[in-house]
Amino acid sequence: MTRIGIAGAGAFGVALAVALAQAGRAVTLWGRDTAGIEALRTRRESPRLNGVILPETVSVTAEIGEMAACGPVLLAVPMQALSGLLTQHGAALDGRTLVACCKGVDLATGRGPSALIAEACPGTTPAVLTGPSFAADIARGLPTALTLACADAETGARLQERLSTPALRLYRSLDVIGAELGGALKNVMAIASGIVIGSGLGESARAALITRGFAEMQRFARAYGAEPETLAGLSGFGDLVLTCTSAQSRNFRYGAALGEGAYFDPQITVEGAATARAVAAIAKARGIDMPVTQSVAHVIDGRRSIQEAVKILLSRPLKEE
Ligand SMILES: NC(=O)C1=CN([C@@H]2O[C@H](COP(=O)(O)OP(=O)(O)OC[C@H]3O[C@@H](n4cnc5c(N)ncnc54)[C@H](O)[C@@H]3O)[C@@H](O)[C@H]2O)C=CC1
Ligand SMILES: O=C(CO)COP(=O)(O)O
Repeated sequence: MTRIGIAGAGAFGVALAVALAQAGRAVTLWGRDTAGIEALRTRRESPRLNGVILPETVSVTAEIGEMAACGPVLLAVPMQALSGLLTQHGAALDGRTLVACCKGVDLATGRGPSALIAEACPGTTPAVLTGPSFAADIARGLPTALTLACADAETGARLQERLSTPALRLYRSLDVIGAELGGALKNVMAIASGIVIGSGLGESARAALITRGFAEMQRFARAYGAEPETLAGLSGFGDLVLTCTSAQSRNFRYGAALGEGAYFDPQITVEGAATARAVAAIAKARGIDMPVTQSVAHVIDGRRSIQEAVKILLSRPLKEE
C-alpha cells in the first residue's frame, strides 16, 4: 500500500492523519518540534484538537528522512512557513508528489504554494488540497468535500483516489491557480466578515460583504488566469461561505476581535492577515480593484480605523452589479 506522508503536525496535519488512518491508509506524520512530536507519539492526542485520538497505526516522527518512504506528501504548515520548510527540507521532499494544504500568498514573494513548491522541488508536480473543512470536523469523521487540484490529470486522479475516504470526498480539478487563490482570498474575506459582525454592523452588511468580496476574489483570480468555475466551486465560494459565517474559523474570530476591540492570541494561525497584505500590494501594483482586501490590510496594520474603512467602502461610486 502506498504510504501517505504528512509534513506539519498542527491541527490540519493531525486531522488529515486521523481521517486517512481511519480509512485504512498507511500514514506517516512528520513534525519539526521534537518534544511535541514525542508527546504526540506517546499520548496520541494533539493540544490543537481536543478529544481527538490519533490512531496507533499513524507513524509519528521528527525525522524528515522518513518522508522518503511515502508516495504523496501533504504539506500542512502555515503559508508563511512553507518557504522555510522547503528551503530546509526541499531536497528530502523532492521527487515525492507534494500536495500543498496551506491557504495563502507568500508575503515575501507574492507567490502561492504551488509556485514555491515548483521552484524548490523541480522534480515534483505540485498539487493543492483545499476547500471548506475545519480540522475538527475532518478529525471527527464528519462529511467533508474538498478540491484536489493538479495540472497533471493522471497525478490528480491518482491523488483523488488515494486521499478520498468514505467521509472525505475529493473533487478533481486541473486549475491549480484557481484552487489555491480561492483558498487564499477567502481568508481575507473571513477577517472582513468577522470585523463586520464584531463591530455590530449586522448580518445584512455581512451578506453584502461576502457577495462583493466574492466579486473581488473572482477579479483577482481572473487576472492570474484562473477558471471562473473554480472560484465558484468548493475552494472559492464553498470555503468563503464556511469561514465568513462560522466562529470556528480563526480568521473570522480574529476579525471579530478587531471589531470588538478585544485581545486575540498572536500565536494562533490567521492566514488571512499576511495574505491581505500580500494581495493588497499585488493588486495595487497591477491595478486590480480590490477595495475590501485593501481595507482589511489597512485596518490590520492600524493605518485606518474600522469606521474610516467602512466610510470609504460605502462612499465608492455607485455602479452596476
Ligand atoms: N485548521 C483548519 O481547520 C484548517 C487549516 N488549513 C490550512 O492548513 C495550514 C496549517 O494550518 P493548521 O494546521 O491549522 O495550523 P496550526 O497552527 O494548527 O499548525 C501549524 C503547524 O505547522 C508547524 N510549522 C510551522 N512552521 C513550520 C516550519 N517551518 N516547518 C515545519 N513545521 C512548521 C507548527 O509547528 C504547527 O505544528 C494553514 O494554511 C491553514 O489555512 C486548511 C483547512 C483547515
Ligand atoms: O480554512 C479553513 C476552513 O476551510 C480553516 O479556517 P481558519 O483558518 O479561519 O480557521
